[in-house]
Amino acid sequence: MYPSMKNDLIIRAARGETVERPPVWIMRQAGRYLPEYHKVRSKQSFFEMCQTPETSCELTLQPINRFDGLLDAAIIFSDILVIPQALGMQVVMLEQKGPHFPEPLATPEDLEKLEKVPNIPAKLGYVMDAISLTRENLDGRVPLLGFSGAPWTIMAYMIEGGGSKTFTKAKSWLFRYPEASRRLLNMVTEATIVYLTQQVYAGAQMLQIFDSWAGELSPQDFLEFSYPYLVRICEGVKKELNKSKRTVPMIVYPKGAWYALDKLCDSGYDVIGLDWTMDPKEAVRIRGDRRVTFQGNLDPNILYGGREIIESRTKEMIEGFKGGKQGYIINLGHGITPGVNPDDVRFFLEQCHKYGSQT
Ligand SMILES: Cc1c2[nH]c(c1CCC(=O)O)Cc1[nH]c(c(CCC(=O)O)c1C)Cc1[nH]c(c(CCC(=O)O)c1C)Cc1[nH]c(c(CCC(=O)O)c1C)C2
Repeated sequence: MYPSMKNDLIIRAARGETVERPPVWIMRQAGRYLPEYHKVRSKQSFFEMCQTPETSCELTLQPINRFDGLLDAAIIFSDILVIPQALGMQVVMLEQKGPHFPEPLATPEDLEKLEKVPNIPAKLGYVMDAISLTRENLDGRVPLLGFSGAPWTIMAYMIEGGGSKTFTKAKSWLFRYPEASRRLLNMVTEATIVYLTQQVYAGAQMLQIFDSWAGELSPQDFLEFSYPYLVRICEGVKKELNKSKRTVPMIVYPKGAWYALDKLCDSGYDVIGLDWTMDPKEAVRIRGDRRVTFQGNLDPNILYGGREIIESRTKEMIEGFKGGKQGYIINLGHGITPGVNPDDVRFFLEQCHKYGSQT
């Protein structure tokens, strides 16, 4: 049994209940903009940090402790690329450069090298241990989110071998090898369902699926190569959890897929994460009376603009989401970036509390 919850605002908001103010958390809130992160990072490699439950727990708690009382959720410190690792691929994190796969997938024959049905508890047990330890140490202050990457986004990394500007290799697969692409997407989907379910058994109270590269696809290709797998994950996780009479709210964050918002409102996800290319009022109009909560969507670069614009844009955003007391979770439209001043983050969070309580 874990400590009882002192703040469950985000869970209630995700379920569509009317709340006293919209909850707030920040994608990538534990990370490189925090000096205390760099202190830990200087002693360990990135994946060593992920693989050490005590370190993962410490990093998860850093923003919660620093911004005490201002954040309404914690997200477990890990990375979406642990799934390719579980499928048998090598991934390293290069200093200043980001993730790197020494041997990315080049042709459909390479799928034979992957572990088709990986033993997730054996390969990623350290994530579950980190989640359990963090739930205990959070002491009920805020709910703990688990997460994974969406199949298309994970596939893109496995083929590109790292970040990309054009996604030429990954998209070539979709068009040249649609059958093999579907096989790969299915493999990632099934591993992800097991992984997310295990995270909940370990103590995760909410789940987010990051489709960070959804917007690289055309509307047609998103509907063919991303959406069905997102739906399958939502259904698969909920069905498995239902066997032990559990439910957790699920968030999908399909960055750049504003064109699919109407369809996503019927996808089964409780929450849809929006990036800053979507006007809040337009999103609310498209949703109509469907019971879906929105999350987002301030441009992370506003945090570089000084206090005046941080305040005015935060206020406008909350008003755009109808004042935010129902169907809304405040966040940025993408992850916070390494150069942001943590004091400006505090100021942003204070504005979220101020205008969220007022409107
Ligand atoms: C949820 C999460 C992620 N990564 C990290 C976390 C946990 C920390 C938190 O959110 O508080 C730590 C996390 N992951 C990483 C870091 C920096 C590592 C370092 O110190 O060198 C941290 C703190 C490394 C990483 N890992 C990844 C990148 C992006 C590379 C690219 O542009 O293609 C990078 C830079 C892949 C990745 N990882 C993640 C995504 C989805 C979110 C997003 O779009 O930003 C993606 C695309 C998700």
